[in-house]
Amino acid sequence: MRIVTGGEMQNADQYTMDHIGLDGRILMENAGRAAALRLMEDYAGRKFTVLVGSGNNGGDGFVISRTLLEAGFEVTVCIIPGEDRFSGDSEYHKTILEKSGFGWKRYDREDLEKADIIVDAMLGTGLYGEIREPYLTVIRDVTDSGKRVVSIDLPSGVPAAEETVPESALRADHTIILQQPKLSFYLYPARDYYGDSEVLQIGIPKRAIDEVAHSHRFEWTLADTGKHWLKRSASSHKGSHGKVGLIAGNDMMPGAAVMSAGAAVKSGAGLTMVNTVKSAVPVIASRLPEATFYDRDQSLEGFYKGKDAVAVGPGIGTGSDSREMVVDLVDNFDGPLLIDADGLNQFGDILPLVRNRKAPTVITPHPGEMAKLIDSTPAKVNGARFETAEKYARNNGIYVVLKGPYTIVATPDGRTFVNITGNSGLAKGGTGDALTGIILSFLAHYDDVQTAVSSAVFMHGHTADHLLERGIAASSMTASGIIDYMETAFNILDNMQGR
Ligand SMILES: NC(=O)C1=CN([C@@H]2O[C@H](COP(=O)(O)OP(=O)(O)OC[C@H]3O[C@@H](n4cnc5c(N)ncnc54)[C@H](OP(=O)(O)O)[C@@H]3O)[C@@H](O)[C@H]2O)[C@@H](O)CC1
Ligand SMILES: [K+]
Repeated sequence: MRIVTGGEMQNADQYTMDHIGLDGRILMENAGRAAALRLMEDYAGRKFTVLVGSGNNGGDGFVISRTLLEAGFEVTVCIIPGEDRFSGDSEYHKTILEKSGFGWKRYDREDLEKADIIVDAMLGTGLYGEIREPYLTVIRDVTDSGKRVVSIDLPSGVPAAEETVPESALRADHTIILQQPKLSFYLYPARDYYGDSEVLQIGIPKRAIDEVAHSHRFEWTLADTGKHWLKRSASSHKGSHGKVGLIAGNDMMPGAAVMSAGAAVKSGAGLTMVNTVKSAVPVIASRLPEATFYDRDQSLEGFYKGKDAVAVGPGIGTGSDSREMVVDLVDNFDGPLLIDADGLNQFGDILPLVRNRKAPTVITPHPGEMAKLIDSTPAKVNGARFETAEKYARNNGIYVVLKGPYTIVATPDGRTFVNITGNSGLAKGGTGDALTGIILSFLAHYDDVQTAVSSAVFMHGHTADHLLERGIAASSMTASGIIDYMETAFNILDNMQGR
């Protein structure tokens, strides 16, 4: 599913009207009707106060009010600006409401008290600048009322794009997003303002969105993962499922190798060879008899030769030998290369070499590592996650997996895929190592790198979500637990119908 900015959504509305010929008034009817039907379903028998702003978001509010009133609901329709401020499609639907025999009134604080549910149709994608009066006061009143708030399209005052969220924006309990998810949905703190959310279609043709959305951002869903899922055939042998090489662990951090190699084995790699220090081998081998080992003191070429994909980084330490290995791989390994964790130390210095690679390069930084790469701070990276990942991927011709809630996969050709699985149980040591193992295994399986990486990120989060559903507390979730449970979570994809 495409993710859009407010500007792109407005351009898609305009394209639909100008080039497809579907009238904006019909789109508004569709939007208001879809939202009202959802409200009726969720809040049967409840009383509503609908807060109507001066733009088209307010126009949706007029349609919602009329639809609820026609269905017999008790609704107070409150306009926030003066009556003379309505125009265009919104004025049209205000007139339809009136001619249908229903009234509206100027907003009064007491109107909030009458309601069980407040419907926020004040500000949507047309927001610009700081929140101004009278909206500022109304938002404060709504917050103070403690009533349940359902926002239409966006919680009023929350920007659709990757921008700072004003403190005074409205915190919704539920947001009915119209047509396409907006970018801010995938960013914190904006995400917290949306509450529970869903996307309802309002009839804007896909063609209109594809024509105007130049940002090429998408959600990567279960359906996407399922569609590309590679099922093992009965006649396959270990060689046909990919030979992967993993450079991980040292004498102080054998666990990182256990996690990443364990995840590679469990996610289908045919042969997993771990390049590590001799002293770590017994520890790793005792946990993972399926892996084979390669002594780190031997030539690196002997290790990567013949591998379908190689990953480097988890627990290798930040010494000069680590850096030498990364440089050697970047320069000489001719397959997909994943660089993670300690492998990313001083990665910025070798970018000219990276840009010269013919085979794909994938990096998996968390915001702290990303900040180091671009000489910034984690806060700044998180304040511009999309921009940062996309720019770095494009400028350097690599795949950037920027970890965090809603992990972003940015491709060298300017596309972005947002992961929607996972939970706070993943915010722990070891889970990144597990992700590296899954990506590595998928890189060896799939022809398309983006599909491999996005599907791996999806399955990592999907497995953690299954654990949560099975009653494992997020605080008690471990990387080992996730790896152990992968066989069950993966089985669901193996058995998915209709792929
Ligand atoms: N046909 C369509 O296009 C369809 C559109 N749809 C719906 O329309 C929404 C977009 O509508 P939109 O573009 O009219 O903008 P919208 O969010 O209502 O706000 C504009 C108003 O807000 C005001 N305002 C702005 N910033 C402000 C601030 N900081 N503080 C205070 N006020 C501020 C601004 O005021 P002014 O410029 O006069 O100061 C203006 O009056 C979209 O989210 C979806 O819900 C659907 O129905 C489908 C069909
Ligand atoms: K709104």
